Amino acid sequence: MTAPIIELDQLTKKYDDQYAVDHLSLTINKGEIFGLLGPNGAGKSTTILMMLGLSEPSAGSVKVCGINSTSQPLDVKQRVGYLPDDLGFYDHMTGFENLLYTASLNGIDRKTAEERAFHLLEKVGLLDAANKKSGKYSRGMRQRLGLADVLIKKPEVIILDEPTLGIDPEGVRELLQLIKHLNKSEGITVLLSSHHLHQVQQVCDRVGIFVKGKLLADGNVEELARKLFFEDLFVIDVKADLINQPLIDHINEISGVNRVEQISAMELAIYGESDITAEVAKTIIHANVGLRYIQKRIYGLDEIYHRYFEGADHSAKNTRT
Ligand SMILES: Nc1ncnc2c1ncn2[C@@H]1O[C@H](COP(=O)(O)OP(=O)(O)OP(=O)(O)O)[C@@H](O)[C@H]1O
Repeated sequence: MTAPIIELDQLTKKYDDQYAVDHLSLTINKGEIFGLLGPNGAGKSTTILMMLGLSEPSAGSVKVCGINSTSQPLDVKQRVGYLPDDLGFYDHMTGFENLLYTASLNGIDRKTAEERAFHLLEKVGLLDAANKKSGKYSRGMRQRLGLADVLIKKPEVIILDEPTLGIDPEGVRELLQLIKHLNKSEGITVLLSSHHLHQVQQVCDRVGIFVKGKLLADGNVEELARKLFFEDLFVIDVKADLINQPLIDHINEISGVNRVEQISAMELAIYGESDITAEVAKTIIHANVGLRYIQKRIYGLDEIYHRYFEGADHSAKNTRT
């Protein structure tokens, strides 16, 4: 059963006559890792601030854990952990002390705070650095400490704004694995804002593509590909010994094939609305033509993202839902 945990209904933020967030409706379910993906200025941070009750909507509503963020921001704050892109720590204090300080701000008693801080430092791989001053932590270590920091109050939802910014590839991999692990082991819902396509693709169950304050599409990567590339969802690349017109005609007759493009004397690209790989292979073999290579092209988030951003308005109009 899916239960909504973040609910945006026609959420809008207008600065002067410009929409930062434009009538945004979106539901994120409990236990999901949702990626809010968009370029600079798309409205991701403004949306997050409204979810946290730190910015007042011009219109529409936002609920987190069933609570209206605008009218009850403190209740939302208790249940939501927010990691901004650059969380400040007290550099003269150790990682452990910083966590205890956050715990005290959240009204957690000292004994519980110490237990949780140790447990979390272990979880994020910082136990060895627990007594090191946070000012001496690397960027990756600070982000891991940031995760421990948002988790100390046992939130139901964590919101991470560009969590991997400035971290080296190995650190990114570790941080993303950690987020995925926390999501699975603790059942925490994660909202991750990013413009790193590949990273989002690795961890998110669902992604929303956000441009100029509007959500252009949401879904898992396969669903997004289907919405965007519905005419030619499947592309099969073929290399064969003898490509002639009769063979192309045969391939064109296969149900599900939209068109066949001859790339060179031995190469074809076949566009279809269903997975026609097996039928194409059979047809070539039946025609007694040597099949050298056949491969289905998979659309990744990269293609999806660029296709949206190359012509956002055009793509939005052509999107089939
Ligand atoms: N306080 C403000 N006053 C006026 N305009 C603002 C304010 N905050 C944000 N904006 C505008 O709202 C739009 C959305 O900004 P926002 O910071 O939400 O985007 P973003 O997707 O988070 O971008 P980034 O990835 O760069 O953080 C931008 O055009 C920005 O200039």
